[in-house]
Amino acid sequence: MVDYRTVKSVAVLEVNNPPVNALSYNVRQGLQDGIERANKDKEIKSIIIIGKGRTYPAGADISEFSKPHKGPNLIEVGLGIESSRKPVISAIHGTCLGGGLEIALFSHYRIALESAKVGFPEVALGLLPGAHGTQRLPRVAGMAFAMEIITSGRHVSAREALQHGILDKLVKGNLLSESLDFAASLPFSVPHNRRLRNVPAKGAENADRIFEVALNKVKQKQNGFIAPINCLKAVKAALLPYEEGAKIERELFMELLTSGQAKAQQYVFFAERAATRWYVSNEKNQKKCSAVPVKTTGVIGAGTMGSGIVVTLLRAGLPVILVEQDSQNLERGVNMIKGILQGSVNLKRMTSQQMNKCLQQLTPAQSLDSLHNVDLVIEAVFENLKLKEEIFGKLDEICKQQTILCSNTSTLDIDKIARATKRPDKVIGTHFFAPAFVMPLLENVYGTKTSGETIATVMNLGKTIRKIPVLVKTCHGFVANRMLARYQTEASFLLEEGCLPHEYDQVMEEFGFPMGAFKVGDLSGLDIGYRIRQELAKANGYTVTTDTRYIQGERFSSLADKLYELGRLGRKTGKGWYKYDRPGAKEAFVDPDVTDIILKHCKDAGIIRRKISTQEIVERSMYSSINEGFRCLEDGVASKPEDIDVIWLHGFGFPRYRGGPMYYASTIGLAEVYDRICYYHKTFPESSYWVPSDLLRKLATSGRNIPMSDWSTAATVNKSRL
Ligand SMILES: CC/C=C\CC(=O)SCCNC(=O)CCNC(=O)[C@H](O)C(C)(C)COP(=O)(O)OP(=O)(O)OC[C@H]1O[C@@H](n2cnc3c(N)ncnc32)[C@H](O)[C@@H]1OP(=O)(O)O
Repeated sequence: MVDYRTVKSVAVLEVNNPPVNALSYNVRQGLQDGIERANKDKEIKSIIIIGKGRTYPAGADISEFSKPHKGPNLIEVGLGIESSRKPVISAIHGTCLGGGLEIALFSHYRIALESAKVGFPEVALGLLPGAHGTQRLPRVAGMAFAMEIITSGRHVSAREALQHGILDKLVKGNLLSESLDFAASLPFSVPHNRRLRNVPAKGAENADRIFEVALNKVKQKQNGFIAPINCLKAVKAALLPYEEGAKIERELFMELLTSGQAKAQQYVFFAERAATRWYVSNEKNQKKCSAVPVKTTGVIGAGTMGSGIVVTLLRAGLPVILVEQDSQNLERGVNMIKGILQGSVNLKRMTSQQMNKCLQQLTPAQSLDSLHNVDLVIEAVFENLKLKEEIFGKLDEICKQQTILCSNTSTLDIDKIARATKRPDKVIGTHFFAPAFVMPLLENVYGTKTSGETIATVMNLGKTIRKIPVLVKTCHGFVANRMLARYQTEASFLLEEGCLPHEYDQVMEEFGFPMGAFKVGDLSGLDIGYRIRQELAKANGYTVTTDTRYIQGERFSSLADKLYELGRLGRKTGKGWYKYDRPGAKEAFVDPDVTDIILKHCKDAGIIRRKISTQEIVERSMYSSINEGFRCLEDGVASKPEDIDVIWLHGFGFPRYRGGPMYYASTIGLAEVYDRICYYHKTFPESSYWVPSDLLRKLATSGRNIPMSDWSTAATVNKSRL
């Protein structure tokens, strides 16, 4: 894991632990042994630590955090490096992160390729840099920079790291030979100030103010997370004598390590990577199927969704033909695209040149015929099956044989859309989340006949356009909206039973969602839900009015429709579940008119309102969704719980520190979740979604704590084997 070799009077310790040279037990042991050996060897004058392959160590081995500790810890290894009598140089390329950067900061010198990046991403894992990183970074880069880097976890370019004193030298070309030359230029002994423990933290004079500013920022941007706060406290402790600061860092680190948040965030790290791996059958899976290249694209529909998708494709360097029949709508769409890109320029996320390059790749058009030669088309028109079938039928005629046809439908059956073509193997759902140029999730939806090649292509496209692609099977609403429907329905029933919109939203925001369901409703527009309900009614042969209380025997709340009919469409009309200063304003205010509407609605329906506890709000919102999540696993619509969690994290802003709804259920305990679902089923028999999922029942009553990795297989085995 660490290869030891000598080049003249230099010992080279090369870390060899692919893919990212994580600091696993064997690596730590190898580094410790290598430093000792080099110090004992009279011929050796200096030591270089370098990574083999793509990177310098990118941090501790995250998979070891949940296992019993083995071998020297990172601090012991680091202290061994620092106390080495012979100069130690870290030679950095790739991503020098977390424990990797700590090893570099224990080293006496740091030299890097210009393309390298450094950073402390521990905060994303619910941790802090616990091998003295919080004590050492402020000593080279100052309190303010250290606080910013450690709480944001951002990767810093080598050039910026050099400016802040984290690196001593940037080099081009061959890193090892440059490092050997650098080593040859050093004195034989280690100067006092090259051991960072001997150097005071920079910026001590303003530390209190820097801390307060950073704390306020963290509370605003990372509300609910414990790690960033402990990160700040640990950095502040760097003002104390080294040993005292390190002791405080240890205490704060241990507090995080054993917290539920860190475990959840580490689960998310692996879940996000697992979600990009897909398996449908022995023939259709990631290992066997290859993507076809996508060099040209088309988008149909220049509304908000279509325009957002266009921006996403353009930003990834893909040329796009945007088709919209109506010239005014087309012009509006193109202006929206320009506006979004200009916004990115204003926020310094891209340069004007990059924006112009994107716009050069955009071809507005009014006819589907212009799509005859593109590799992939994404349809993003109004959610209407007939319309989509018509478009796909035409595309099938117009587009070249190899073109992949994608629909951005959020609910409709992909098989039905595919049947409108003679190429069902090339039809797939690519469900973006609004706003499409911001939300990271891409829910890819395969139909019965979708080929493995088509799946591989859109999963690959997801990565190309910097989204997190998750694959699910077609059904009404797929995974995201099928589960969300439960969540939203329960929210509307809770309003009827006793909550007000702001009371509900406050509870769910305290749970960790960035916005409660009613604020989200106002943001998306109440007309969207209204139209979906009307379409569903039409498709299923019933009618919905503001007096409807039951649909086909199921409880229904018409409150949202009442607001719609009053012209309260949300933010865009300045009135929805809340009121706003003006149409389009963001700040929501409680509206007594809405309270009156709700109270009248309840009175007319003979509903006696009651006080609803926080626990009930959270349970009914989350457990109804979780029950549906287990049904998705049971039906094979979702292939693993991680996929569901990633969908909620990146599609709906589920709090990362709770892992996702399925992980959250595992932390509560499936037996407890199942019991409560049974209770709500008994209490609300007129909502059939409270019938407990068979899979959940099996798992919860098995008498064993079945790990999440076995939940999907449990869906197909009988209870006696659980
Ligand atoms: C006392 C405590 C001391 C220290 C604390 C720490 O050091 S915590 C760890 C800090 N480091 C990180 O958080 C880095 C995590 N990794 C990344 O951000 C990315 O992997 C990286 C290095 C930027 C590379 O990204 P890329 O997109 O190229 O690869 P990918 O993320 O798909 O990773 C490839 C496979 O490597 C696995 N992996 C990555 N980092 C680690 C790690 N630190 N520990 C264990 N495993 C790691 C990752 O899961 C991928 O595996 P695969 O099986 O292929 O999905």
